[in-house]
Amino acid sequence: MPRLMLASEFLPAYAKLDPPVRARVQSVFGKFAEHTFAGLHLEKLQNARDERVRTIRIDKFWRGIVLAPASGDQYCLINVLPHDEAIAYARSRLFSVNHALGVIEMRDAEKLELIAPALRIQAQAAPERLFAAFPDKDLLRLGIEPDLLPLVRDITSEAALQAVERLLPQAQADVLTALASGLSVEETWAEVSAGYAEQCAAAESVDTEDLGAALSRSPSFAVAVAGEAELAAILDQPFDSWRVFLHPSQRRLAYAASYAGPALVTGAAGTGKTVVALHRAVHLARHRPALPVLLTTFTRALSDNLRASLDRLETGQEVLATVDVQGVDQLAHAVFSEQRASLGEHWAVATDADQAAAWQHALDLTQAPFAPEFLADEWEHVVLAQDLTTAAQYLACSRAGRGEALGPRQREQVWQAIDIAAAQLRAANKWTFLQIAAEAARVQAGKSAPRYQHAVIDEAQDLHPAHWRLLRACVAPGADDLFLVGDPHQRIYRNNASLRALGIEVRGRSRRLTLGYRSTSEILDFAAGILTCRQVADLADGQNSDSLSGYRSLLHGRKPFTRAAAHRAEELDALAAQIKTWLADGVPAASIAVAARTRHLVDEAAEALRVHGLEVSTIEKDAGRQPGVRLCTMHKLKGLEFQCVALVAIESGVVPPTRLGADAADLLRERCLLFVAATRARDALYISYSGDQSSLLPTLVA
Ligand SMILES: Nc1ncnc2c1ncn2[C@@H]1O[C@H](COP(=O)(O)OP(=O)(O)OP(=O)(O)O)[C@@H](O)[C@H]1O
Repeated sequence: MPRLMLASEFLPAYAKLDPPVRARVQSVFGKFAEHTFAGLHLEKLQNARDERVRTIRIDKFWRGIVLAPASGDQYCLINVLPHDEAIAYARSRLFSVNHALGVIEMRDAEKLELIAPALRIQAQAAPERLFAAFPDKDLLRLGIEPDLLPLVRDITSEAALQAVERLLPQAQADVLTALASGLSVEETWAEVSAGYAEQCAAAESVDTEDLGAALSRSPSFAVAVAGEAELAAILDQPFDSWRVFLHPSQRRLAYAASYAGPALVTGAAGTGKTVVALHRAVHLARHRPALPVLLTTFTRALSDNLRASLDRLETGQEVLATVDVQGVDQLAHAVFSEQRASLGEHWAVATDADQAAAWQHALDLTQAPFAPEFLADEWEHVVLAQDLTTAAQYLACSRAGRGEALGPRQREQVWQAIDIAAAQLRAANKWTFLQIAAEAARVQAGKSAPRYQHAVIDEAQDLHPAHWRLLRACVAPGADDLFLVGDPHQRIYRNNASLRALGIEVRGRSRRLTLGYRSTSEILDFAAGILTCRQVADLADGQNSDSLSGYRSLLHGRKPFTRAAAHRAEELDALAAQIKTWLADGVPAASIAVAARTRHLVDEAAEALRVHGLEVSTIEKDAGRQPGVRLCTMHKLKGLEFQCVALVAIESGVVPPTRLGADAADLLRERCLLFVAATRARDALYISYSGDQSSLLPTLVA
């Protein structure tokens, strides 16, 4: 039976084509899918590294590259390129079956041969080699192919590894990166082989000459396409290759048969955590659970994005109907309002003005020597976080991480003020979002039946303990109950929750993703520099530190650009000029974001850009739905991504704001915020400031 397969390389190439060429590609390969090859001619190449590679005419300018394994009637579409490039590509590629993992591998044999002498010269002059500690037998056991060993031996540094990584087959690059990041041979095997678990199991009986069989064992490399309709469904959304192709490390997490309890996936910005969460939700929903699957995240706007991505990933209505996508506060609101309705109570959300009035009332009555902001923070991050309901509990509680210590007398005063403010809101039946979450958790915990079978939770690092209590109460403890994804380096609110302290134990079921898919290496290196040497508390227990080790990207582009200005007007003129350049380069306005630390600065930038004749849309005000360049605060950038990002007013006194003082936790949060903002950029990052640059910016090496 002839079989059509589509390689992961193919979609990004197809995405770049003009619509008429795409239509032609679809029609040519549609014939493969339907096994009607009449009139199609697969051409063999002279001097090809691999004689199983063919090319096919798409039109006068474009050619497809097809792998045709000797065995069976099987074709794998590898790429589509302009004529000369296609011929050069086809000639240079070599396919093989990894002897240890059983997966198909492709390498750019020509480029590797070209780079080898340079590596050799570098190695001869270098005092050390990166993999000197590992004997050949270990490297071979891990899947490094014998003919690549000499090249591997000549890699002297992580920078050199980064330079060749893109040219190497994925599994071998994964092995070398794992070893370079400090893992032992055994740990590397455990890490990499787990990603290729199905393949390894089958590999025992594998024939390294049988490319066709290896293709079927390599879902990260190529997928089988059942017919013309399926081909069209994949090609219809060529930019979303994450729908079809996952890195082995992502696939194994998303499609693990079962986790014995809560599972945690961490990874720095852009490593595909949300992608993994979406696939996991679909995987769980496909097993027809008795109750729905909850897919949730920090805000409503982010859950709207999740819904849209889920609709792109899954087409089965039954599966989609099984996944309930809601922001965590929406969920809290739903549980809480159901309960209030059953009691016949009318209630309202406490506005900012209601809350300010309550704090003022409390301070008037108690004359406590505290600012309303301090009391509000103490209420949210100590009292509601620990679910404290009595003065005695508050007097005895831990306030770790809250900065200045409070003596017993001060604690009494604080409790009294909080008690009065809360009573005032209660009397008016007004509730803050966190109170709603805390109450919803209590209500749900008191119910005999869970609300969901499974919960998949994105942006886990920013949820408040009250949210966690609610989520815990919504799903009965057991296999596949909670699947969490998050990044402690992106913790930008004060919600420092230790999952263990909340009764959510992920020990043995916690994994980290390291390969960045969004930003270029240049942007990642810059962003990582913002956090260099800073320890962030991990999610599992809030104690150990999480690290960025191994965080990398295979994409390359321009270095981030920082621009100094004498004053704001000059800075914003330069911003407008930069945006016009991006637009002139063909970047759509909606793929450009401008962000600043405060709403006021965002408004100022928006006004300046309008004066320069640019269309702008403020994410906060009109949800970024209007045409034009997107503008928002740095906080609102969380979870989003854009082709080009400009961060303005990244200067002393603004980032971090002077009011923060020297509190280490506050300053770390500011660094995380800048890290989040910088890592929203896919291709270009532009940073400007007026006066002195922010002390949090890393130095750019020219
Ligand atoms: N396997 C994949 N193939 C292609 N693209 C991918 C893959 N995984 C992730 N991506 C792309 O990388 C980008 C980042 O993915 P995603 O938003 O899931 O990362 P994240 O770790 O949740 O990021 P952040 O923490 O910064 O919000 C997205 O554009 C996504 O489509």
